[in-house]
Parts: sequence; C-alpha cells; structure tokens
Amino acid sequence: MERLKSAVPAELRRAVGEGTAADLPSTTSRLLAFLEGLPLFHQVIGELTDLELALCRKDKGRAAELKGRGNACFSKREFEQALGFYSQALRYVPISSDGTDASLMATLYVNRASTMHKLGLLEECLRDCDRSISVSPNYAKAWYRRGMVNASLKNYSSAIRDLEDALSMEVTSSGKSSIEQELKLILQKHENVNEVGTSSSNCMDEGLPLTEQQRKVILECISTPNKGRGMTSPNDISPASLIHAEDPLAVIIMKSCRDTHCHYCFSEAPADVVFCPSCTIPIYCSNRCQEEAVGQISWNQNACLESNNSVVDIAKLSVTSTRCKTQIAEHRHECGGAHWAAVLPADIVLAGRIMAQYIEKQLLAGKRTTISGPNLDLVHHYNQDSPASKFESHIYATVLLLCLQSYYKSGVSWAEDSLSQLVLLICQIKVNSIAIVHMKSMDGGKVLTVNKGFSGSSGAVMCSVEQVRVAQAIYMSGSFFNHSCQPNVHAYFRSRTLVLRSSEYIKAGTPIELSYGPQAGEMDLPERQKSLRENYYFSCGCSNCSVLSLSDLVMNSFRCPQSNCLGAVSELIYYRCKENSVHVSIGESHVCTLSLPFFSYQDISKFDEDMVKVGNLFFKSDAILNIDPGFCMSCRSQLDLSSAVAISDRATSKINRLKELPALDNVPEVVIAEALQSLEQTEKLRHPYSKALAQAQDTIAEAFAKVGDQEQARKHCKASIKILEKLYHPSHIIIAHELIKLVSIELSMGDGASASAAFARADAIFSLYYGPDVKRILPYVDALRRTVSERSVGSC
Ligand SMILES: C[S@@+](CC[C@H](N)C(=O)[O-])C[C@H]1O[C@@H](n2cnc3c(N)ncnc32)[C@H](O)[C@@H]1O
Repeated sequence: MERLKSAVPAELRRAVGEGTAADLPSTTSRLLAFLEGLPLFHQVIGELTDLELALCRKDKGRAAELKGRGNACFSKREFEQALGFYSQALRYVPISSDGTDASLMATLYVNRASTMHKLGLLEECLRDCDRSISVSPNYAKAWYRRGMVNASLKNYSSAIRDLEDALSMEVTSSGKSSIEQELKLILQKHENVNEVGTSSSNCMDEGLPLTEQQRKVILECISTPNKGRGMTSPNDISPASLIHAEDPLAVIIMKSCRDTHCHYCFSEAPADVVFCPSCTIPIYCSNRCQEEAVGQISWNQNACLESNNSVVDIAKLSVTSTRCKTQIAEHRHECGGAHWAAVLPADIVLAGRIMAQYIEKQLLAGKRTTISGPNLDLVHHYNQDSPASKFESHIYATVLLLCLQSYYKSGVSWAEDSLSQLVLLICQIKVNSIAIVHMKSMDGGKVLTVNKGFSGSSGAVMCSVEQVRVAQAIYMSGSFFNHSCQPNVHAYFRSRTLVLRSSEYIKAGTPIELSYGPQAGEMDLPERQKSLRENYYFSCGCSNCSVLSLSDLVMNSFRCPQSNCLGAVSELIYYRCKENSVHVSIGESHVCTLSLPFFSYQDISKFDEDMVKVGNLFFKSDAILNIDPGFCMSCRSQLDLSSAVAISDRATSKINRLKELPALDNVPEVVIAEALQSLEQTEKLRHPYSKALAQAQDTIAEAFAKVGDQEQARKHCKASIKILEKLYHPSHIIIAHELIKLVSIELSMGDGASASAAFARADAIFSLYYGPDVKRILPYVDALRRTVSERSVGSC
C-alpha cells in the first residue's frame, strides 16, 4: 500500500489532502483515473482478489500432510500437539460437491474427537463426533467414538444406541468384534448405574432477561449545544437500569484475536474450534456461530460456496440462512479464498462489510439498482481530517471498491458517487466505531483452587481481570451517545451485543453519556483531551473537562515540600484569566480554559472529605492568580520539580520490576525490600492522593500476595483502594475490581468475615454496573461469592 501511495504525484496528493467533503466527487475520480492507469495498482488488486494467489485458500494436500503429523503425534501420545495438527488440517480441508473431501473431513473430526477424548475434553469430543456424522452419516468410526464418549459422560442409553449403529455400519470382522466387546461392557454398566444427562454449552446470547425487556427506558435523540446530537430520556432513570441493548450493524475481529477467539461471538475459541468452509482465516467456537457468520451450509450447496462470485448463488445462500432475511451473513462476501479481508486494516474491512450488506440487501429485495452507498446517518469529521488521513482514506476506498467490484462482477452496477460514499463511510467508521471489550479473568480460576484449603501459608494469587479488546463494531443507535469523562452509563458487551446500563440516578432530560475510553480519575485532563483528539477526532466538552476538578488537580501532582501542607504541586500552569475561570497550560501550550467549581461548596456531599480539604486550599485562597509548575497551590512553597520527577520515575520503575518478574511466587527478598524503599520515596514525593502512589501500593500488594505475606498484601491493597476512592468515587467500578483483590487476600488469611464485608461492597457495585449480567460477564465473581459464603459461615 505504501508503494501505491508514493506512486501518486505530489500535486494530486495535495489536491486530495486539501479538499473538503464537497470536493470528493472530483478528488476521488481524479485519483481513480490515475490509479487505473498504473500497472502497480492492478497488481495490488490482483494480489488481493485473485483466488490462485490468495494466502487463505483451502488446500487438500496441506490438510492431508497435517493429518499425517497429527496421527504421528497421536501414536506417540503427544495429544496436545496432535490436537493442534488436526485443527490445522480442518482449517485447510476443502469442501467439494462430489463428496470426495467429505471423507477426509469426517476422518479429521473423528481423529480430533479421539484426541480430545484422551485429553478429557468430553463435550468437545461429542461435538466433533456429531460434526463427523453430519458430514458422513455412514462413517462407523464416528458412531463408535460418539458411543465411547457418551459412555464416558455416563449417557449409557445413547452410548448403546451409537455402538449398535456403529456395529451395523462396520464392515471388518475385527472392527465388529471390538465394538461388540465395548458394547457388552457398557450394557453391564448401564444395568448398574443411574443415567446422568449431559449439558451442552452454548456460547450465544440468550437475549435479555424478560423483566429487563419489559422495563426498557425511553430514549430521545436531541440536539446539543456543543456535541452535535446526543441521547436523553423524558423520564427519570434509576441506577442499574438497562438503557439500551443493540447488535452491531457490522463488526470485525481484532487481528490480535484472530487465532484465539471466535470470529462471530468473540468468546475464547474452544478445543473443538470450527472453520469457515471457504477460506482458512476465520475460526468459530460452534457450528451455530459459523452459520451466523457464513450462512447456512448444507452439503448439497457446496458447489455454490466453492464457485462463489455469482450473485444468484449469494442470494440462494442467504435465503437458506437461518437468520432473519434482513440480516446478511457478514463473512459470506469475503469467502472463496480472496484474501483482501484478511490483509486490509480492520476499519476498511468494516467498511467493506457494511457496503456488502447494503448491496446484498438490495439484491435480496430484487432491486438491481445502481449501487451508490449505504448513506448512514452518522457524523464524520472529514473536513477536519489531516491531509495525510484524507489521502489514506481515498487510497483505501479505491482499493476496497475494486475488491468489491471483483467479487460482485457484473451482478452490480456502480453509481458515480460510490467512491465518495466509501470515503465518507471510512470517516464515519473512524468517529463512530466502538471497540468490543471482553473481560478476561487473569487468575480468578487459579485463586479459587489455590485458596481451597485456606491454610494461609501457601502463596495465593489475587483475582484480577484484564479487558481484552476483541473486535471493532458499528452500532447504529449506540453511535448517538456522546462521551463524558464522568459518564452516567456503563457500556459493556454480551458477546457482540452492546449493553448500556445507568451507573447512577439520571434525572429526566439529562444527557445520557458513556465513556469512549478516557475517564476522570484514570487520566488527567490533558491526557484525556489528547486521547480523545487522537482516537476520536474531537475536543472533549464534557462537564468534567469544562470545570476544574479535584481529581485532575491531584492525580499527577507532587506533595508540597512543607510537611504539614496538603497542597498539591503540579507540572501544569494554572492562570486565572477571568473571575470564574482559569487557563490550564503545559509549558507554552494552552490545554484548556476551565470554570472554577463554585458548585463544590453548595454540593459538598458529592465529594470525599479529604479531597474537599485539598480543594479548599486551592479554591478558597482569595486570589488564585498564577500558579506556576513546581509551586504549591496552597502555600506557594517551591519544589525542585525536575529532580522530583526524576526520582519519582526511578522509584516507579523499580516498583514495576515486580510486575516483570516471570514468576512472582519466588520473588527474592532483596527485590521486595528495594520496592518498599521506592514506595517510601514515592510517598515522600507524590501527593498522598496521586495515581502514582495508588499504583505503587497496588503493585506491592500483588507481590506480597504472591509470596504469601497476606498481612502486608492487605495493608497495601487497602492503601491503594483508599486513594482510588478519592480519584474516582467510592462506588466506581474500579473500586469493585480492587475490592475483589482484597477479598482474595482476606480469604487466604482465613479472615472470612472481612472478606465477606469487602465482597458485599464489590457485589453492590458490580450489580450497579452490570445488573443481572454480572454472572455472565464476570463469572469469577459468582465463583468467589460461593467461596466467600462458605468461608464466612466457617468463620462464624
Ligand atoms: C459517536 S458520535 C456521537 C453522536 C454525535 N454527537 C452525532 O451528532 O451524531 C461522536 C461525535 O460526537 C461528538 N462528541 C461526542 N462526545 C463529545 C464530547 N464530550 N465533547 C465534544 N464532542 C463530543 C464529537 O463530534 C464526536 O466525534
């Protein structure tokens, strides 16, 4: 792509970069005319769309070779490796209409099933047997394996039926006699044991609980003075109410999750992962997800899948889809082996998916009109984009259009403005797409196992969660919610569904706003502004970025050199420009102008008492004139800021070394002692309510928990929570996650009563943010709940 960009003459590049949205018809057509005359461009499009050149083609030879490697590992009892090879083989095995490849696929499923049976993955094994049977219904080995795994699952009646079927299909006498032997054994067991049913896992969403569906909040889209359109409600909304739930218009998995997560529901891929029937890139956690993403596959339609490129075939497949007819299988149009969707950036593939959906809807509706673009009613900032970004959007839009044209061939005719529409669609995606984030419990499972005995002597690990960015999506209604650095709704995802829930009481008519990422307490004002400008192309005008806030004042500040002063020393310049407002700048550069929060004295209950003391020092001084970097905002004592920054940074990096140690179970005492010394230095330098201090306490708590000194771990964990309560607020979700760490420490200490109290606080916050979805989103919380209640009963 870089070679393509540099081939464009500077004059044309400038015209594109300097143009506005109104110039798009001319800039896009000039660029297209130039590129069409460029051999390099045709080479690039050829590489992206030619099935013979594609990297993601099915390959029977490769599948057979991988199967051989799997078999070799299986016979050496290297089951984990065998599983990997069989999965890879299934990824490459083609599906053909003549049935020849079906037998290879059926064998691979059975081989993988046998491997998973050996590994104790019984449900997964059962599913692979079913897949093998559906591909090749008379395959005795598949029935035999299913019978055996059903026996392991104690489903004896099913096991007997399966083995009887296997027996009727088996042709060799040795095969028949070994099936008979197994059958005899299972019949005996069946006589002795009561049957236990199997549970089948289901990754897909079951939708909203009924009670929530009935209590949907009424939303209105309104025009706001400084943020464009926004959302509000004509009614008061109580905390923890479900505000909105929506499936995406289009979605694409992040490249980093391609090999580990289902490309449809984005859950972590299980051992019996399934693949796209037409290309080797996507993986799915179940047949259901595969069908949702690719369309329903029945074996007599294989020819249609393989030959692709025909509009009639596409329509036929979509009609046979299990989905509602207005929804188009999102991966369908990318299938067949052309690999542009695997190579182009996620934003561009997302644009491709939206465009393809639009085209296919027109085709399904029988409208063979000229294709222009979906014309989504979403905001974009094309005119404010940098020249480089405008040029890049033009290049990608042109490449994408050619890829789509190559797929739809003569089945579609394109309007003149389709390229301009595509450029705007790419810009809309930049501003409106939302990252789908899933919660991953880092060691929640482990903590519960390790702590089972609660001897108190063994090293325990703390429950901690990591947010994994799994996909990028466009939600049509979700796009109308504006950002606030102190949001009143919490956004989370059930598989691919966006869910918004009120995290506080919202009065009728108040803007309903979520956080696009940056939040007060987590980042200070300049950091938040920078992040929103770079990632979302706007300057934040939320209430938290318009009024001087206490957490912004202290979070990155230093301690006043006077030991009895609680005033903060900042690296920023605060200059009072008018009676009620201050300019904030870093060095020469102006960050923003903020109002002074006089409301804080009227509504003092909103704030933490200690924080109000800090605020008073700043706000109540008669004249806040000019506070330079390095001067205390209260008593004006001066601190040598540059040396304080250097010492504090060194101390932080020493403490952070604890995180980098590969195994914390064995942290040398000297490293802990050094970290404690650094913590002492940080405490001397940093403001007592600073983020650096909270993080240092948290890191040290984690290290102590892992080496088994739970008393120390508890002390530092509590210190960290105390600071975070001031930077955020005591009911913020971040506090709940920290409290869960405290719970695991207290459980390890055998202090069930304290653990139970901390858990109750965390649970209340989680319920506020996730409502009844807590169990589904944070399953480890539920596991911990059971442990806590057992332990607290035990300690009574
Ligand atoms: C996802 S859209 C939200 C809906 C949008 N206001 C509209 O009119 O369609 C994101 C855009 O809304 C505006 N916006 C959202 N939150 C804002 C905020 N806190 N301050 C200023 N503008 C904001 C920005 O223009 C941003 O690019």
